[in-house]
Amino acid sequence: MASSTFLSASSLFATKHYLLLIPPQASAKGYTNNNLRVSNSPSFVLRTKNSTHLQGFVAMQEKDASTLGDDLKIKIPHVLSVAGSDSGAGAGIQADLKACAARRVYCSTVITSVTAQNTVGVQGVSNVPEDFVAEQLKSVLSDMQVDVVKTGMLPSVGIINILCKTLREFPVQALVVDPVMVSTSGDVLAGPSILSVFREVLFPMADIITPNLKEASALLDGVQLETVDDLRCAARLLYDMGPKNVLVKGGDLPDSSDAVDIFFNGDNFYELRSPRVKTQNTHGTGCSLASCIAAELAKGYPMVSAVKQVAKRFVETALDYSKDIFIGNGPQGPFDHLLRLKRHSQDCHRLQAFNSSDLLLYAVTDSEMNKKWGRSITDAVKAAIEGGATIVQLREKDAETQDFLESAKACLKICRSHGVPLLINDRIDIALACDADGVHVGQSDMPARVARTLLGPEKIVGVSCKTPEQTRQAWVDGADYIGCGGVYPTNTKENNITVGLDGLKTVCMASTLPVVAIGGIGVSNARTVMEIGVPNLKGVAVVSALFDGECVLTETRKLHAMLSESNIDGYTQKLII
Ligand SMILES: Nc1ncnc2c1ncn2[C@@H]1O[C@H](COP(=O)(O)OP(=O)(O)O)[C@@H](O)[C@H]1O
Ligand SMILES: Cc1ncc(COP(=O)(O)O)c(N)n1
Ligand SMILES: [Mg+2]
Repeated sequence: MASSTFLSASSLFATKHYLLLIPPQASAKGYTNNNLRVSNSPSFVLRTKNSTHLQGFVAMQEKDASTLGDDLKIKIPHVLSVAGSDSGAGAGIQADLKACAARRVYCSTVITSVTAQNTVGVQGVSNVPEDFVAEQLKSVLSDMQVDVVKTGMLPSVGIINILCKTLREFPVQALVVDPVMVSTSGDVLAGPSILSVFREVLFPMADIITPNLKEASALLDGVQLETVDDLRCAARLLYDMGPKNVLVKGGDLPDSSDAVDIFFNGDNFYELRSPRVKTQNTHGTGCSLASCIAAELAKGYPMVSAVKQVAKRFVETALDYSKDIFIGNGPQGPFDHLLRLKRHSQDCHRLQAFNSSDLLLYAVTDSEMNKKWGRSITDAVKAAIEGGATIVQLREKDAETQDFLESAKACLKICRSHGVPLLINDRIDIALACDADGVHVGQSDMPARVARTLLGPEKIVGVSCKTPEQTRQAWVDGADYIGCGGVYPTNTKENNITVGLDGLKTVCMASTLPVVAIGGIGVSNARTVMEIGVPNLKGVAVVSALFDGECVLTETRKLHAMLSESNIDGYTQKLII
């Protein structure tokens, strides 16, 4: 087999340097070639030692593994979906394949049942014989390095028992169980006979179960679930059945303008709330959400981050993106996982992965301050997050590239484990190389438009703006948010023009994007800033108030308490303890 490769966006970027193809494990092993360094991100990022900006990136599609030494073979994150086929391809195996593809994870399939299904409902169901499900399971699991198994429609007790037995024989890193019972159209996909084997055999093996309202109710002997408090009680009761985590999905919660899910990990409840998208195209949301969780777990991300940071947002974004597409004449249309059907050109629509409530307490690190107080950047980030920072930006103006990359990777691990996004100031190359959540650029840095092109649609791009014109340009360029300041004078930026509260208000009013205020803000004035009365001012970005002191944790907690008291509305994902 010949190895085949392709250059991604080569026409745009491959102008100055030759591009080198090296698998990610090479960089994990510190591989270097001449003066090129390679990242371990899914794209293959190359930058030259002497330049400050990315020159190009490449992606390797296939590689003839037999030509590589064992240490250089590429291990692709792999989800096995054990589920039913939906002929309409909105839900089931077909949804799982598309969701995993969208999350760039390999997905193999074991089909448990074949349904004749469309946007009207389920017209027929033919279960696959149990021993043939067993044969499929063995084929895949005995050969293919599966990381995570995700289950959907498991239509019989026999099939569930076979699955559990096979998983004991071929253990995997995680098991995601979507206990599918009834389709959105109300048709039964697995009858009540499976309830006890779900509860007693499968759930205790699961890392997470993701029942919807009806399924949670059936599993709890028909208890009525009508409010968010009911979801919370249900999550606890289901947790007691043995899974490590529970996500009760409230997509069908009556009278709710938000789509609210409750996540419980045994210690904390998380209320995951997003605006309810007005659309009929919701067929397959549950399957896709569970697949997306499985995909992120297969990549190695922690559960809370997979659920809150990625899966919930992915479904919300895909629903919003496909709210007007028209496939089929029935009431339950499928949505478009790959966000392509409505796309007219590469740039006209993009994935909105950004949640503006993350701007509430925006911690910006400063290498000088960390040096002054004798703490590492990772200690600073950890303390800020524990104190309540909702987003972190690494602003390391003087750091050596290699040191910065190593710190960024370490900080990213901390941020991911807490579900807090990590942005990099200015250095697009570092953001790409460590797969950070995005970048923040100033007016004289890499233009936001170029940053967006390099980072792709899923990453966050923020831009510093002082004027309405700059905010309009940021929006045109595809930014997600605006940082406006300095609101007050500050030591961290010399010769920076202060815009004051009036300037901040003017920028907010001109901006269609959410805004975070920056510059000289701390406990003494944060409330005054937040109370200027503009709805798109979503938070404050702080350097000195958090990091220019003995205890980052205490300072962050103080500011967090103050901001939580101010009445900030909008999209919130609250941690309820
Ligand atoms: N109209 C909607 N707008 C936004 N999110 C939604 C909408 N409908 C469902 N969701 C979300 O999609 C996911 C699947 O939820 P749900 O529909 O309850 O499960 P299922 O598809 O298994 O019935 C949940 O995260 C839920 O909050
Ligand atoms: C084969 C199969 N598996 C799962 C579902 C549930 O999906 P939804 O709740 O969106 O109808 C389905 N309808 N069909
Ligand atoms: Mg649904």
